[in-house]
Amino acid sequence: MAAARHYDLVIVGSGSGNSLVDERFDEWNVAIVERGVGSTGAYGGTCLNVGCIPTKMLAHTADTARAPGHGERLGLDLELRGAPWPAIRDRIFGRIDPIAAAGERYRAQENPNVTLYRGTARFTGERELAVETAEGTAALTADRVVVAAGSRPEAPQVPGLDGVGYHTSDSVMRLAEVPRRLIVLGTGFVGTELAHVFASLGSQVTVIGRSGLLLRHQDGEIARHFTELARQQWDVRLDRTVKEAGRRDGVVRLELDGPHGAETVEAEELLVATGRRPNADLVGAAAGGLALTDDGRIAVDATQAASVAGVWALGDVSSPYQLKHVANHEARVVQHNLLHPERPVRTDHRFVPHAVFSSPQVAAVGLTEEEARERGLDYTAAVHRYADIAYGWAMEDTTGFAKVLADRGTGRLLGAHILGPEAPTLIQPLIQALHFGLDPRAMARGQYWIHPAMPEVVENALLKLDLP
Ligand SMILES: Cc1cc2nc3c(=O)[nH]c(=O)nc-3n(C[C@H](O)[C@H](O)[C@H](O)COP(=O)(O)OP(=O)(O)OC[C@H]3O[C@@H](n4cnc5c(N)ncnc54)[C@H](O)[C@@H]3O)c2cc1C
Ligand SMILES: NC(=O)c1ccc[n+]([C@@H]2O[C@H](COP(=O)([O-])OP(=O)(O)OC[C@H]3O[C@@H](n4cnc5c(N)ncnc54)[C@H](O)[C@@H]3O)[C@@H](O)[C@H]2O)c1
Repeated sequence: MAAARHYDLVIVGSGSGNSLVDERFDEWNVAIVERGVGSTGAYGGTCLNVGCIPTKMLAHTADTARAPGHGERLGLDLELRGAPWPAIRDRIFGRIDPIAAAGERYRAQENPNVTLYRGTARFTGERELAVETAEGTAALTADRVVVAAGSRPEAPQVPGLDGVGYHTSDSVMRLAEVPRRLIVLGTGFVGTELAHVFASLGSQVTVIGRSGLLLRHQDGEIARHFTELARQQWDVRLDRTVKEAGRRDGVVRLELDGPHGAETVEAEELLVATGRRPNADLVGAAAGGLALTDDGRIAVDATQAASVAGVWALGDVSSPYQLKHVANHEARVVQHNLLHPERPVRTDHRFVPHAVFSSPQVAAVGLTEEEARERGLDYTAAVHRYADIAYGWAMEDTTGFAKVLADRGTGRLLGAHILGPEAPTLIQPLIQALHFGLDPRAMARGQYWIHPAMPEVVENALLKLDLP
């Protein structure tokens, strides 16, 4: 290995880590290390290449493919005449791949103060790294290191699983064709979003879960309604344990055990969506002297500083949230703290919202009713259905609702949960209310709500809160 090259700053990971370096770092000597994500080894991290962006481009396509099914209740006679997968896939990656390539080119060729290493970085000591590249191993030392190494899909230990050629979110969106049948193992964000995508574009989808509910970490009322609606679209098998996996004659078989005893499910393809593991191990965090949390993340304080001076971590490698808006927020905190170490700022994780772009859509912020109860809070909850607002009549929606929770003592909102069309958009005023401490009564009555628009479902839920 050649002598170590020294940098002012080394960044491991080009997802949210890529956004750190702007013109304020022009005088810094910076290295960015990226090993590549997905089957193309792309630059730019998970969200752009194999995460948020392609899944949402697919989810919107899937929503549109399902529109004819909704037409009947509006008196329309619609038909989906085709969903040519190669064209859909290539439209999406035809847009994403050039963005990733341009991002890489920009860092590699247009930033004179930045050196891009394409390879896997591993700590060899405090602020010391070895990078395995195609050209050999490079040794780097730095005054400061930012670990923004993300997470990767993790599959369960099931006999035979490794031999079946299963997919994860890293590969399934680039399949050559939509499989006739698809098994989705896992009932969280990835499983429910991609079940919606493939079911809407022509696959017969079987979803398998360990527990009794899909999206079981959501508010109980949301998870129960979502599960009921999912059963109308997919073959949903819950409370199941996968005993064994195999592939014969091009067909994947999973042997399950569940409430009805042993059963076998079959499909041409299997998507494993059972969670993501932080890449702290891959980056050799322990060799770098970095303390880890019990669940394997790099431990950081409220300023995103890790346990070794001069090392910061952000995003999925250190965050319990595994969400892009959280990674981006943490990146802005790290960026400030690199530039202004004398007056560090802290990350705000008080009200982290999330949304699931499945069928139906789900969005939430703050406490679930179960969490409010567990904390012994004196709370009040109110639900308003889309069916009971004018725009809900326009859509003939029969299943969507907004639920809000507030503390009776303080009058403050505790949480909000929406299931139904445009839930990720409708939740935004409630995120704002939580962040800025808006009184729900003032929020409901102190402003205009456009009539007859969908946010009236939020207005009416707020008005129903039983507050003094
Ligand atoms: C299918 C899917 C859909 C998603 N949808 C959403 C969504 O709708 N909304 C949302 O908020 N979040 C979503 N997420 C989560 C979101 O993508 C992540 O939270 C976010 O991308 C994390 O950003 P990051 O910068 O921490 O990590 P990443 O973007 O993963 O970046 C880490 C980078 O580090 C590189 N790397 C790792 N180890 C090393 C190493 N040792 N050496 C060199 N390079 C290394 C990786 O190759 C990667 O490019 C989704 C995730 C998935 C999988
Ligand atoms: N819209 C979004 O914001 C979005 C979309 C996709 C992913 N993400 C992020 O990516 C993360 C990873 O997504 P994910 O769906 O892989 O994880 P997840 O944690 O949401 O869901 C994993 C599911 O797999 C199940 N599971 C775990 N081990 C299992 C086993 N051995 N057998 C059967 N089931 C098992 C879990 O019970 C859970 O239902 C999410 O936590 C989320 O933060 C976000």
